[in-house]
Amino acid sequence: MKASILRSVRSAVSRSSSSNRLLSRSFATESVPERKVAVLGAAGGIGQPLALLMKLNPLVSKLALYDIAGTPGVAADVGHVNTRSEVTGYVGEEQLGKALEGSDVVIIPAGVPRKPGMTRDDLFNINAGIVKSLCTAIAKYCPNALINMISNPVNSTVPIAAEVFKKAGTYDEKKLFGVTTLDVVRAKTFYAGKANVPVAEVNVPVIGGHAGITILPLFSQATPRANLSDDTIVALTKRTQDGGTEVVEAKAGKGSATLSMAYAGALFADACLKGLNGVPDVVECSFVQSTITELPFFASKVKLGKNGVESVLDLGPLSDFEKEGLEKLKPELKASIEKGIQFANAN
Ligand SMILES: NC(=O)c1ccc[n+]([C@@H]2O[C@H](COP(=O)([O-])OP(=O)(O)OC[C@H]3O[C@@H](n4cnc5c(N)ncnc54)[C@H](O)[C@@H]3O)[C@@H](O)[C@H]2O)c1
Ligand SMILES: O=C(O)C[C@H](O)C(=O)O
Repeated sequence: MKASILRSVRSAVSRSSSSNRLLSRSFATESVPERKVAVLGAAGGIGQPLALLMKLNPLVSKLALYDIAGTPGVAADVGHVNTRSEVTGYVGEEQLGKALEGSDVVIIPAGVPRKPGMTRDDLFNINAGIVKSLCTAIAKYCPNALINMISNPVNSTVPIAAEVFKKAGTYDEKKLFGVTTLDVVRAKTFYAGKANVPVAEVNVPVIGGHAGITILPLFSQATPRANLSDDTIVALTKRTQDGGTEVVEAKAGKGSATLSMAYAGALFADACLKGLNGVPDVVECSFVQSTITELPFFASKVKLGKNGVESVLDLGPLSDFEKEGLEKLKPELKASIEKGIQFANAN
């Protein structure tokens, strides 16, 4: 019985494995395990398209959409899409517990986005409190869920979440993820353009954190391999690091990346669900508790399994340029992590 369930899961999952297929398949998957996904901040710029993409994911059986306002409308709208999951909207703090109960994966895009001229750290004062209160509720209502933290500054919000869970006695480092998938998505797109290779075949690990120079794409490990000049690699690295700012400036005060982030968030949540369902060899970059550098949290390739993080993979060989980038990012990343830890313990 178990083997046949696993076979069905594997075949359903492999049918939905590529990112394009994730967006287009809507077949019945009766033997795929029941999985509840909650999106907190579901009525926002990221939350709405992310809700739609999660509704298209055949691995999801229940989709809970929570926000402080606007979720009944989003849920009614997305709920009419004829795919597997049952959609429920929850609005206001008194409904947060119900939204979270029984969740396998909680995705958090709740909080304010940047405007031109701001850094992600400028969002700390508002978003740190939002993340702290949402994580307090997660510790109470779904302590075993995998957490996909999107809210910025990710370099600080992930440590805040860890401290909240530690205080509640529910912390499991295997279950807490900072979503850095958008950095990988950008690095792949920009590399494919310069290397003139099909973007669907491109792989580029991105390590470090999720802000400015803490984002370090490893183009020396990019595949398919291409003979790019040092100047091109420097420019690609800078464009990846500044990708968020490029969107913030283009939106000219109307927020930051929402559509590409929803896509990236849906890819990462799909990888988490595959891991939970026992699909082998699911590897994505993510900002997690880590011992591969001296920093307590670090983004790198992570193997996902039935309990979340199965293993944090080595960085692999770095070019001299990347080694230099790694040393340069550490002080900023360390300070952002410490800021999060201090906030969680002082408030
Ligand atoms: N990790 C990444 O790569 C990445 C990429 C893009 C954006 N972001 C971050 O994601 C966050 C959201 O961006 P957005 O463009 O969707 O913003 P948005 O303002 O459009 O949406 C945010 C939503 O959060 C909701 N919200 C606020 N407080 C809440 C609370 N206590 N509980 C539940 N919901 C709450 C708001 O009502 C709103 O609907 C920002 O912090 C942004 O910087 C991260
Ligand atoms: O840049 C931002 O503020 C949003 C996000 O972190 C991004 O990388 O697009």
